[in-house]
This record gives sequence, structure tokens and C-alpha cells, in this order.
Amino acid sequence: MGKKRQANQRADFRKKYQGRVRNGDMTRSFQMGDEEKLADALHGERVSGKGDLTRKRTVASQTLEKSGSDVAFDESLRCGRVISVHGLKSKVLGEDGRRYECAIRQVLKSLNIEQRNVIVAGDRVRFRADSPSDGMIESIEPRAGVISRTSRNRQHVIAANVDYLLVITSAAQPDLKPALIDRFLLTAEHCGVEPVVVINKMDLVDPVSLQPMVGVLSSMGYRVLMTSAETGVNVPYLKALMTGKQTALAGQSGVGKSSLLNAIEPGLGLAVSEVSLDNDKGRHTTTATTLIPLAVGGAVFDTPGIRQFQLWNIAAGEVSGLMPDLRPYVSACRYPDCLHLNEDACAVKNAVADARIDARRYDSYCHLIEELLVEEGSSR
Ligand SMILES: Nc1nc2c(ncn2[C@@H]2O[C@H](COP(=O)(O)OP(=O)(O)OP(=O)(O)O)[C@@H](O)[C@H]2O)c(=O)[nH]1
Ligand SMILES: [Zn+2]
Repeated sequence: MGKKRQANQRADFRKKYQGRVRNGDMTRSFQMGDEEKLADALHGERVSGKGDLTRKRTVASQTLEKSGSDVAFDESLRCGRVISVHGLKSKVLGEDGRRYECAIRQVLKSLNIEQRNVIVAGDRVRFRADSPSDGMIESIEPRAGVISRTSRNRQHVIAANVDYLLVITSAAQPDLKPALIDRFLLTAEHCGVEPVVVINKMDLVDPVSLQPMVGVLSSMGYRVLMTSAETGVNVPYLKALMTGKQTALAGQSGVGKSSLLNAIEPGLGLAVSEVSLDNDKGRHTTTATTLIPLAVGGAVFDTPGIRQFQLWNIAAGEVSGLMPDLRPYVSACRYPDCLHLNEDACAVKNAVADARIDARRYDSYCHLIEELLVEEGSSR
């Protein structure tokens, strides 16, 4: 870089970032002489004063890194969350409570060609409002708790920033299916999303009858909540759990998902099932997931895909590592690739034999493995 250009660039930076960096750091950054280092000085520990800057840090460094732009410093940028995606447009719920129909800035699109998941429901974004109803997404915050599935070796993100996966079951009508709970728990572990097991319709059974299973789940560290949408038992607890969080629901038909949602907020269950119906008819083909905001803050994801989601992208060899009760024993097996089925000197089977692992959970494990091995065999 020519000396003159470098000097001009310094002058530009000085003008742009004046007052945001302590003088010493400013000088050091310029000596280092590149924009990334300046960004580092601006957004790292050395940032001076102004509280808001810290919050901007991730976005700013992400944007600078990706596009070399200074959009993060533009005060007109707003925070929002994506509630649905329709082709190239996304509906964004702004912090002002308004919904904006947003396009996506070209540079963000080109960065994500490979992944095809530029933006999904649940994403936290920075956008610029062009009018009270339209805008442009300028940057996307890093995602946490992503539910995704892989098809043809491509990862499809279905929901982003999922705080909880509610695994909803019923104590009766339909009967409780512990093996199905195990599957949902496994998928939640695989996605890195915290599951919460909800056993609904508790008005129909004696809670004592469920104690053994609930005990096993709780001892693994899973939260289990026994509810009744009918009598309202534990509904306030569920509501408190969901307040301010982004929650996804999984569970078979008829367990009371809509009834629970309605008990939490009138009309919510209806909103969720309407979306599902649209999807079933294939009308919203580009709208895989919708985020339905809660009046108390937070939101519920709805996608039929999540409701029925099963063992996506999980290999047989991974399963024991995703089960908190089996995991501690795995490394003590004689064979490093032990599937804990027929192998000898298997620490998992030994633990089942002397009841350190619940026999029912191990049974579930064996069924899952058999199923996955058949699938793996047929896809080879
Ligand atoms: N006794 C009892 N019945 C319930 C409870 N919760 C829901 N139900 C009933 O169970 C049936 C199914 O409830 P829904 O809320 O439609 O179940 P869902 O899981 O949303 O079902 P899908 O929409 O098919 O996925 C309805 O007849 C409800 O009235 C409960 O806590 N106790
Ligand atoms: Zn083993």
C-alpha cells in the first residue's frame, strides 16, 4: 500500500472512530495498519466507555470481517428477530413491536450460497427500516441452539436460537411412550438444544405410576414437568419457563400441544395449528418455520417438521455419547468402536446388568441402534 494512501486511510479512520478508542490504542492500531486490527481495538477489551458499544461488538466485528463495511456504527440500525422467511423476503419483528418485510443485503446472500440458510426463523438480525413496514437486513447475529437436518449432504437449518425443545407427551390417551421421549431427547442433545419433558393429561392418571420413569429422566439432569391443560396443573410453571424464550415443540398428535398453548395464551394453539395446516397443503412451501410471538415475551416455533422430528443425521456410533446415562461408561469398553450390543467386555452392558443404567433406557438404545444400522446399511 502506498504511503499516501495509508496516510489518507488513517485520516479517514480517525474521523470515523474519533472518541471511541483511547488515544494510545488508536495509535497502536494505526501502526498495525489494517482495518481488522482497528476493529479488534474497537470491539475488544480496550473499548472505552459507551455501554452500547459492547453489545454492538459481535455484529460489528462480524460485519466488518465479512463485508468491510461500517454499518454497525450506523445508529439507525435496529434489532429484530426473524419470524418467517418467504423466498427472498423475511418478516422481521422489530424491538418496537412492528413487523417489517425485509430484503437481505446482497453481500450476506453471497456469503451463504453454499449453505442456503442465509436467514431462518429465530435469527436475530440488525436491519435498517426504509419505511414503517419495509426494511433491509444488514447483519445476522451468531446462532445458538440450531435445529437442522441434512439432506443430500447439505445442512438445512430449520430454526435458530432455540432455547428449549419441549418434548410433549401425554400420560394417557394416547399412552405415554417412553421410547419416543428417548428419541426426542437424543435429537435435542444432537442439536445442542435443552429439552424439557412435558407429561400432559396428568388428570387422567395417578402420578405415582409415573415416578420410576420420571426419576430416571430427572437423575440424568432432564427437566420433567407434569401438566394438565384440563385442570391447569403446572401450566403457570410452563408459562414462566417459556416467557422470554424461543421454544420449539415436539410431540405426537393428540397429546395436547394446542391445548397447553391455549392455556398459556388464548388463541396461541390455534395460531400454531393454522400454520401447520398451511404447510400440510403445501401452500407455504418456502415458509418452513414460523415463529409465533408470545404476549409475555418470547416465542414459539412452529413447523410440522420439528413436531415429528426424529433421528436426523445421527450415526449409530454417536448414540451412546448422546445419552447422559450411557456416556460415562463408553470409554471403559474394550473396543473403541463398541456399539454395546453383542461385544464382550462392554462397560455399558455391565452397568445395565447391575442396574447402574436403567434397563428400559438400554432397551430403547438397542432399538435405536438396530434401526440406524438398517438405515445406514440401506443407504450404502
Ligand atoms: N383429560 C385431558 N385432556 C386433554 C388435556 N390436554 C388436551 N386434552 C384433550 O386431548 C385432545 C387433543 O388435544 P390437542 O391440544 O388438540 O392435541 P395436539 O397435541 O395439539 O394434537 P395435534 O394438533 O393433532 O398435534 C383434545 O380433545 C383435548 O381436549 C389434558 O390435560 N387432560
Ligand atoms: Zn460397549
